[in-house]
Amino acid sequence: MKAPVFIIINPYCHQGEGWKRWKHIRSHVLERLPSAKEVVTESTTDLSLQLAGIFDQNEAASIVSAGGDGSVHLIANAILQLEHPSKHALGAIGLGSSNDFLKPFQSFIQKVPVRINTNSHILHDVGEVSYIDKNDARQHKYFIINASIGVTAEGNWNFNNPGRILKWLKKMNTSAAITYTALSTIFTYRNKPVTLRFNNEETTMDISNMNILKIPFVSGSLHYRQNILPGDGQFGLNICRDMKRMELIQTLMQLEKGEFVMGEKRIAAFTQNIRITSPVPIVFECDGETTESTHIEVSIRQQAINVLNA
Ligand SMILES: Nc1ncnc2c1ncn2[C@@H]1O[C@H](COP(=O)(O)OP(=O)(O)OP(=O)(O)O)[C@@H](O)[C@H]1O
Repeated sequence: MKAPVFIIINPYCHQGEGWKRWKHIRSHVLERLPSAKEVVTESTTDLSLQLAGIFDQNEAASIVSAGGDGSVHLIANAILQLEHPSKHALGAIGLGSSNDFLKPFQSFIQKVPVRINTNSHILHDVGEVSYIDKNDARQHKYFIINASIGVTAEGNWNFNNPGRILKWLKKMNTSAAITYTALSTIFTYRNKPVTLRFNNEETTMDISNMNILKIPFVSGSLHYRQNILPGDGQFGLNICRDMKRMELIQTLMQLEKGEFVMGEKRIAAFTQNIRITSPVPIVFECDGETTESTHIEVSIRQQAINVLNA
């Protein structure tokens, strides 16, 4: 018997536009997945409860996230914490603002990118992160898209923890809010002195930005042309160090076109593990979700999760 399909809808993604988007494509999605059950979640706590119920009652299931990258991240983490994650499969309907998980987009329903082919899946790597939180407790989580420290991580942190102006802008106009966040982050950003260990070398450097990639698309508009495959057992690592503000702006503008030319201040590599230590807490971002830590270890878990094809 085919595994049951559950569509988990985050109505609040894309600054509250998620529900409207879902209603617009709902009948077309259900034409492709006629037996799917819809589950609308009200909060992240509700999401955990609903997923726990699904896993309790179904030995195997296809769980389709209808939301943005944050929704994919939470569902992937719930699957990966199970004893037998490979019995389940993760799909996605890109209702969010950036939908980097689905890039490069392959299939659409009414212009919304999707991966909902329940007859075909691939095994996808994830990053396993172990870090010390602000209460000195060790925490674990996974990312499936990418992780970062530096200016892109702080941009995400600022976006997720808005002040008065940004809160208002987020309600009025998402793209203006993103541009405001990017500019205010770049103009206040200071390079972070951190010690990195990867590929058997340890170096202390002032980090302007560092992206650890499983999918080479970052924060919606930036991308790398690094050849990273979903199940190849490695991360793409891209570091910008010691950059002055203008150099950083230039680099980010080039990344909008997918250009990242290596040089003294730009390092690109492949790795399976990376350790980051910092004398003060730094913002660390996983799939767009941010946290602060002084000690972060990241390692690859090759082909750890089934992902539906487009
Ligand atoms: N299934 C869910 N139900 C309710 N709330 C959720 C759910 N999944 C995530 N959330 C909360 O909603 C926030 C936004 O969700 P999400 O990241 O999916 O959308 P987005 O920010 O519009 O998209 P993107 O990350 O692609 O830009 C998350 O940070 C999380 O706190």
